Amino acid sequence: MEKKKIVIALGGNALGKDIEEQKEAVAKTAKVIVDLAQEGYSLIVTHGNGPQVGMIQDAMDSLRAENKNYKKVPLPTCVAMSQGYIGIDLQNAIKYELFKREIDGKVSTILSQVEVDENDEAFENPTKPIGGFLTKEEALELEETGVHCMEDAGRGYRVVVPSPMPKRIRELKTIETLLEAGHIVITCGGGGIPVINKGGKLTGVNAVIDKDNVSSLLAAQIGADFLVILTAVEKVAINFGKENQEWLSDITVEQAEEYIRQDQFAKGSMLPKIEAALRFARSGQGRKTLITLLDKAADGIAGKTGTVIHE
Ligand SMILES: Nc1ncnc2c1ncn2[C@@H]1O[C@H](COP(=O)(O)OP(=O)(O)O)[C@@H](O)[C@H]1O
Ligand SMILES: NC(=O)OP(=O)(O)O
Repeated sequence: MEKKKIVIALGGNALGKDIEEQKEAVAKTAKVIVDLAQEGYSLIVTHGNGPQVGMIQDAMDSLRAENKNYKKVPLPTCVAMSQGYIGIDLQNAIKYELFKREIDGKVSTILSQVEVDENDEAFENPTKPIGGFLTKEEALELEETGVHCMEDAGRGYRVVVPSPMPKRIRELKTIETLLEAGHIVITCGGGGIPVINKGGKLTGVNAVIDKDNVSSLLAAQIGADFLVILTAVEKVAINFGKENQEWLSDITVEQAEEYIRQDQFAKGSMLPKIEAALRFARSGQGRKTLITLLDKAADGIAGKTGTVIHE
C-alpha cells in the first residue's frame, strides 16, 4: 500500500530565535519528524524564515555600511541563504535521530525556487514581517529611509516586505523523485526563493513568500493526504485572547470562511494559515489541514488535539 503523504510546515518555534537556539530546537523537531516517519508516513518538511532572513539581510547591510566594496545582497539571495543554513541544521538533526534509532533513513534538503506573478498586487503592498521586533520609534525611523514597517499581531513592529502568492514550485519533480526513493525531503524553506520567469530565465525578486501558502501549494501538487502546520498554539481560537475565547477542534471550510468574515484570525499570523488550509481543502477530496504545536503533532494526526480544517 502507498504510504500516506504529509507536508509538515514548521513555524518559528520549531527553529528557535538564533543560530544557537536553532541547534537545540531542531534536535527536538527531528524527534517529532522521525516519530512520524516511524509511523509509516512519507514526509515533506517546509519551514519559515521570517526572523532569519531579516537577520541575514541586516548582517549583509551592516557589512556593506562598513565596506563600500561589498555589493547589496538581494533579498531572494538572503532567502536562498536561509534555506541553506536552516535546511542543513534540520537535515543533520534528522539524520542523527535516525542514526540513534538505528534506522537506515535518507534525508535531503532541496533548495527551491518558486515562481510568482510579477504583477502580483503584493509588490505594491508589503505585508510579510521579517527580522526581529522593533519599537514604534525604531520603526518610524526606518520608515523615513524607505523601509516599510508594520505592527505584527500585537507583538511589536517589524520590517515588512512583499509576499506574493506562490504559483509554481520549480523543483517539484525532484521532490517527487526523492519522496518515491524514500527520502524525508526538506524543501520550500522560507516559502521558496521567489522568482519570476522571463522566457525561461528565472530571476529573483524582492519578496518573501509565506511558507504556509507554499506548503499548501506543495501539498496540493504532491497529492498529500494531510497538511500539518506546526506553530505556537495547540489550537486555533475564535475571540482569541479575549475573555470569551473558544478553542476550535474541527472546522469546515464554510465555518472557516465565516470566521474570516468576522475577522477572527490575525493578519500576518493565523489568517495565512487558515487561508492556506482552505486552498488545500479545495484542491481535492478529503484533504485536511491540522494546526497545532510541534509537541502535539502525532496526537493531532491521531485526531486527539489541534484544529482540523476540512471540506
Ligand atoms: N484566532 C487565533 N487563534 C490562535 N492563534 C492566533 C489567532 N490569531 C492570531 N493568533 C496568533 O498566531 C500565532 C501563530 O502565527 P505565527 O507566530 O506567525 O506563526 P509561525 O509559527 O508560523 O511563526 C499564534 O502564536 C497566536 O499568537
Ligand atoms: N517565509 C515565511 O513564511 O516565514 P515565517 O513563517 O517565519 O514568517
